[in-house]
Amino acid sequence: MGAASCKNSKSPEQNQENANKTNITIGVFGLDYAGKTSTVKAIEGSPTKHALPTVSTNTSTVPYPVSTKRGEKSHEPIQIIDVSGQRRFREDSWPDYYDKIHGLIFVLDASEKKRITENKQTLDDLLCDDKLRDKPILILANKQDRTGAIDDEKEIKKKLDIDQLKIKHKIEFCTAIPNNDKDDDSIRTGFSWLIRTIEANYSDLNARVVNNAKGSNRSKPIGRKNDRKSDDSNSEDEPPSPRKRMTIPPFSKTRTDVRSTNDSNKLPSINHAKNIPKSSSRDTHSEDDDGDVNYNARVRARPVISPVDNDDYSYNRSSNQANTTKSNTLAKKKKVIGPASNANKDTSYKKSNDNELKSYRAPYESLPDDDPWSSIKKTSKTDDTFPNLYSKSPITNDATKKYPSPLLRDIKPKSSGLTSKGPNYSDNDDDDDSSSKKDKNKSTFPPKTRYDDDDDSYKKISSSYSKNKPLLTPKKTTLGAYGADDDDYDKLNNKTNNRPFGSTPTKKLFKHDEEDEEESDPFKKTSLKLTKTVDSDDDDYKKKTSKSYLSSSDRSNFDNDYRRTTSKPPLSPATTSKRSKDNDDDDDDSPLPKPLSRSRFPNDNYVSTLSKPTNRLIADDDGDSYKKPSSPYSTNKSLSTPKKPTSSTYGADNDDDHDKYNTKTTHRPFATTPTTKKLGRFDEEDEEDDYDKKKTSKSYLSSSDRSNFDNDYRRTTAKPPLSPATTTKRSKDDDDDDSPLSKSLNHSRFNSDIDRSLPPYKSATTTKKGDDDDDDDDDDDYKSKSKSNSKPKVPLRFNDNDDLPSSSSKFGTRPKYDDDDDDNPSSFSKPTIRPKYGNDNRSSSPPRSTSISRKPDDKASLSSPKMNTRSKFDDDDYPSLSSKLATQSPRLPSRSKYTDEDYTSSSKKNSFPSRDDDYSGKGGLRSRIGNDDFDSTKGGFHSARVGSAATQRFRPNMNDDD
Ligand SMILES: Nc1nc2c(ncn2[C@@H]2O[C@H](COP(=O)(O)OP(=O)(O)OP(=O)(O)O)[C@@H](O)[C@H]2O)c(=O)[nH]1
Ligand SMILES: [Mg+2]
Repeated sequence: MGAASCKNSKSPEQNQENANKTNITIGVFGLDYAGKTSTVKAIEGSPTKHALPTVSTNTSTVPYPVSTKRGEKSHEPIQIIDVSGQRRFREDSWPDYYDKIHGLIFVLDASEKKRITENKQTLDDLLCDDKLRDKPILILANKQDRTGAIDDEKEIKKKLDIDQLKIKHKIEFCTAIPNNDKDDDSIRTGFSWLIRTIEANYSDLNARVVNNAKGSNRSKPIGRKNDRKSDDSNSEDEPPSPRKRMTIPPFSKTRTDVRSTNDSNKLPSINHAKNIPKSSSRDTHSEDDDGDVNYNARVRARPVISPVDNDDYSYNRSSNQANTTKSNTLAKKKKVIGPASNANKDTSYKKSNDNELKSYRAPYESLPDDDPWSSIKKTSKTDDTFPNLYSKSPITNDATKKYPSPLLRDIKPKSSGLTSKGPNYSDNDDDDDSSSKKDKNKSTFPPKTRYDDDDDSYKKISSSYSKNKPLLTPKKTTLGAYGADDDDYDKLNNKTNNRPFGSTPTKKLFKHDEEDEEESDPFKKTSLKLTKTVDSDDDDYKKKTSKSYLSSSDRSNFDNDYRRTTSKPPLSPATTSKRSKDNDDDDDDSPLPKPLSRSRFPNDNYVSTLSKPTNRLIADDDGDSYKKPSSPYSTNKSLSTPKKPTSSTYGADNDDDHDKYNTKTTHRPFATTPTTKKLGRFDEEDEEDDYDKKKTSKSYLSSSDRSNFDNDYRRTTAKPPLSPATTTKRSKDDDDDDSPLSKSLNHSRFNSDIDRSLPPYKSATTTKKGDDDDDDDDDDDYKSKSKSNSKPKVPLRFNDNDDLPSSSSKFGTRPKYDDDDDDNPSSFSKPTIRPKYGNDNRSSSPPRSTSISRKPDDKASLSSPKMNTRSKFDDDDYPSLSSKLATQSPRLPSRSKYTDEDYTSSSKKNSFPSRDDDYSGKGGLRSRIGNDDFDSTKGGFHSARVGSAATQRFRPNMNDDD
């Protein structure tokens, strides 16, 4: 902050004022998922388990108690820049902060040994950067609550290759998230050490910061191999060479200055220079010397600031501006939906700039003159400046709240000591403190998987947030995100699943975001519903859906501010499901399932790094995923009703259909649910259509439902009203793979769909078709559509006519097929399934008609019924078609559907013969299609045409065939 403020200040007065202040800026670095944000929260006095992945950076300010030389008490605002640990940010964004910070914190996940090398490399890059040279660094080996976490200082040093590190540093072993079983002072201890160390060298450090602020040089990006430089001070004098590569705008004053300014206003300014000499802090530093006495001496003897380092780097603001533009451009390029750049800017900025102290933040009491640090404890109570902080704390109930601010804890002489006081380095002040922290056993967090979160605490927090609505403020938002997220998620998932996104935001959406709430609510319900309804078998599905859904929404709504701008509809579950998959690009390194959390961020990185405070990226994928789901909704109008989403969800899934197709085996999570809902809805739609609802049976509705809903978004288009036959049973049938007939009918309906979606099949079909095959699916579809519309009545007929001789009598056989159709007199009932498979299309192929004619033999019983069917469908589906069509249409459906085994009985038999004789070519089709029904159909058809008056009455056009 100091840097930023200085940079911005133009008037001498301001400069003077700033000069009198001790504005310290700390950068928090580390790999993604290391716990940086969690650590910052802990420092702020509001630890949380639900930190969300950071996009770009989060900037917060913590009041730190200081005492001036005069004995004045004051709170010094310490700005903490929490950056995203994702690789992209490491490479592109981190360097922008190097010259703005007085010291840094490096957080690593000590439990994730697989990334230790990556940590080492990253740390190495930091330590080697000129801009960070000699800046004190606090290394936090986080996640000590997890089993397997490295808790030995020597080990960690060895692995990080910092045994010989001469830069002033301190290693602390900590648990950043709330730990019910024990208090972890290590973060406070470490932070306190860091601040004191900075203070001890403030003049030099700040000079560097200020000077660097004048001309922004770009450091080598993290992640690109830098040769570790020796600590040799000589290098200081060499100005870093500016890099030409694109940079993300360094954190601009707009973002930070305001805050700092405000903070400084609120907090009494301190003439830090006066404080520096303070023995106490010095003493503290001296402790550090354990390992590196010489180093300290050297540092003191030699100004940290390099004279050359100063200004004039002609690389600068103009370039910064250009960079800014670029970053915006990048943001636009990203798949981010909506005006990412602007949104980013505005929202993120807004949040990040929240100058006001958060209610949850604990105030720091000014310290006694003699020992400000230790005194904190005494004065820890609210300061006038922050009267309400405690009362407002959203996390009041949390055990962690006991310590409103980390610093307060710090007071405890030498708090616990996870900190490693390394021989070399470790500090000093805290040495006393070292209390063994590591009772991992006690830890609340059993060695969960990476993603596991404890929900309990979470809930508390979230709830508190929601009530307090801290989110309104920028920081709040962040917190809110943390807190809120998981709650919903957990509920949905019953806490069972691993939560890659751990921090998942779910709740926020609903609770915090009012805007989103409206949208999300219905979905929320839906999602919940889904989870419940879905078959247990589909656990995966549930997980994906629920999680993804929530997370995505969360992200969209909260984290990604800019994204939110877009009218992104609440994500459909289907969409969300992908989320998990998407993991980010960045995390290649991460051993774990990238879960996720990271995965989200990939794209976002470019989007405004700076602007956004917290962003959780929604992975690009998300955007994509959204699309799919959205379409279905739009078309289906599912959105209007809560359920819709659900149905849409189902529909969206291709798998769904597939499931149906394969039904027999798999559990069909969707089977039940969708149907019902759909029906209802469907009815309404149908009403609009010409169909006579009254007459239409339930089945009809259901079928339609499917066509509209189940069938993926593809069908987005207003699917022509399903042919009655088809529709009839659909609802019931979905599962009924067995019933041959009904299915066949269904085809007619779906053919159109299929054709669209599945071109390949078409070709095959068409090819096979003989002369007769006019039926190209395309045609059929077209026809069918037209028909469906034009001839709505047909279904009615059948419905009414269940008694029809042909169907009833003949269908004696049917019963077999019609499992579901009991209600439906005719086999027609089963409608649906085929459409997707495209196989159906073929069925429509006309050739059969021919075959039929040839083989009237086919079992009369079967044939007749089929005939009926056909007649029905022919008329309905293919009204326009000539006799050919009439014959053909019926068959197709049946085949595609029946392809399988189930109805081996009559249909198959019939089919085989027919193949040999007539349809050799077609037989191929059949075989593919697997529909034996075909033959029978023909026969049936034929006979029907020929003999059954009843049939004909349904099929006026049949004559042509003859
Ligand atoms: N068990 C355990 N989990 C932790 C600890 N610290 C953080 N976490 C969890 O680790 C995950 C990542 O934490 P964050 O604070 O978001 O990590 P980060 O370093 O900020 O990650 P990025 O912002 O993506 O760079 C979250 O789910 C935290 O709840 C810890 O000490 N113990
Ligand atoms: Mg973070």
